[in-house]
Amino acid sequence: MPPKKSQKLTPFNVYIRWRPLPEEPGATEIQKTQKPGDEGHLVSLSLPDASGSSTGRGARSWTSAPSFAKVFEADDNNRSVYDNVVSQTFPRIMAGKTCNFFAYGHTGSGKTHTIVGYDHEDPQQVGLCLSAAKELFQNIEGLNGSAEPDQKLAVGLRMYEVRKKSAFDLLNGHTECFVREGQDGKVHIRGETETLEGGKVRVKPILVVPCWSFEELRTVLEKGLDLRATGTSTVHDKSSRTHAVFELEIVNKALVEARDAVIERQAELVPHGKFATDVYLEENTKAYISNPDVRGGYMVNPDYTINQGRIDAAEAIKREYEERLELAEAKVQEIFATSQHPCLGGKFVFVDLAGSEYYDQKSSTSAAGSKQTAEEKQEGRQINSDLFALKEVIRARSSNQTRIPFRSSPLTMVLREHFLGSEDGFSAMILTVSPTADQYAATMNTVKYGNLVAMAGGS
Ligand SMILES: Nc1ncnc2c1ncn2[C@@H]1O[C@H](COP(=O)(O)OP(=O)(O)OP(=O)(O)O)[C@@H](O)[C@H]1O
Repeated sequence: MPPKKSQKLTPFNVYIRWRPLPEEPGATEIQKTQKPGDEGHLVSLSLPDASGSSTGRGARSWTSAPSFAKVFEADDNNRSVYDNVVSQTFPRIMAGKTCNFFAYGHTGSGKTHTIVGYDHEDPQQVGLCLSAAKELFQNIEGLNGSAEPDQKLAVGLRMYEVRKKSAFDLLNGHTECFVREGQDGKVHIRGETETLEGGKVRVKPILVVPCWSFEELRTVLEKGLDLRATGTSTVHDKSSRTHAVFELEIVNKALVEARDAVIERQAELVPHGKFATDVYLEENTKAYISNPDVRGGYMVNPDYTINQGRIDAAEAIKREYEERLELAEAKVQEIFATSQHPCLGGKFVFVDLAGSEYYDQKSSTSAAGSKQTAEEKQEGRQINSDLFALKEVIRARSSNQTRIPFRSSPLTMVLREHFLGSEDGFSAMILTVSPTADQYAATMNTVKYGNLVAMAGGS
């Protein structure tokens, strides 16, 4: 069903999705109502007291601001969520923009069901990420008809989990990668340093797997998903403690090769950069000698003259390799500038955020309770600070602040390029919530966070 005309589309929309009541004996439902308004939908939640009274002393209730773009009920399937939330963003993707979609909710509330789905055969139940991939392939197949082989479009898939301060590459054996800001001001997610022949040093970024058909992408994605679950008996507990990121980018062979060349040129530069620094330090170490009687404790060595020629020669070689890297980077830019398809680089980013049970807006401790181990508590604090940072980034962007606090957490650092790429794009958060009475606190926690995000996002 296409979205209704009245549905608003602001730069950051927040949706609510109720999951069905689990078929457990004795499961009771909270009372919930929603009211559409000009500014958005408001929701009211209430939990009657033990006597069943909604007004008694033990009863609880809360009403949100009119901040939600739409509320999906338990009988709305994944197709309906896709049609209303994701499909409308295709013109932006096909114009080369980035659109971000976050799912946030308590463990078991339906985040993974929404983002990837558990039934990949049923078009009504397949998750948003695979539905988007399918529609992407339908769009690019038409454009590929007469294109030159290296201009043919494909979908590049990257998927990784962010846990504490690291990212784990789901398309590369769950390799641990580090999230760092480079000298170029960009955020890089790279694995361990590999030393290659000739002293070359390579740090591989998170893998992008170019897929040339929907079936290929689905197979690659499913293999990656298997890694998410490996080695844990309590998959839900574990998956709830990570943020899983799925990126689908429109690429072509020329772009993939040009980006690989940048990695290769970076690897070549490392030993020459190191050699130039070593030569400079060596010459300067010889040129000064220790003397405790002079100010600063060092004086010029009268027996040594700095070999400036040696320093300059090492610097010249380093500069040569820097220029090779600059050329490789310029090639990537040129591919975008000369592409016959403006959709090149268009990107969907789907994020299955860590469980809302970890977020406690009032304290720096986790809301998941005292049963946690010390490690889990530490993870909980990190998740809490990630989610707080995400809200602050959304707030800063929507109020056009010049300084956006991306550096506040590893999650916002990895999302930086996507947020920056989504100028003229679109971002949305889907709050997945359970109607069961014993999940009332968790549901409230999720909806309150989403309410803050919606208000911060200006929707
Ligand atoms: N809207 C829904 N419709 C039908 N089934 C749902 C829905 N939401 C969740 N479920 C079912 O509930 C179960 C738990 O959902 P899911 O694994 O998506 O939760 P989650 O929020 O990702 O949990 P975790 O954070 O622990 O990974 C799954 O079996 C899923 O199919």
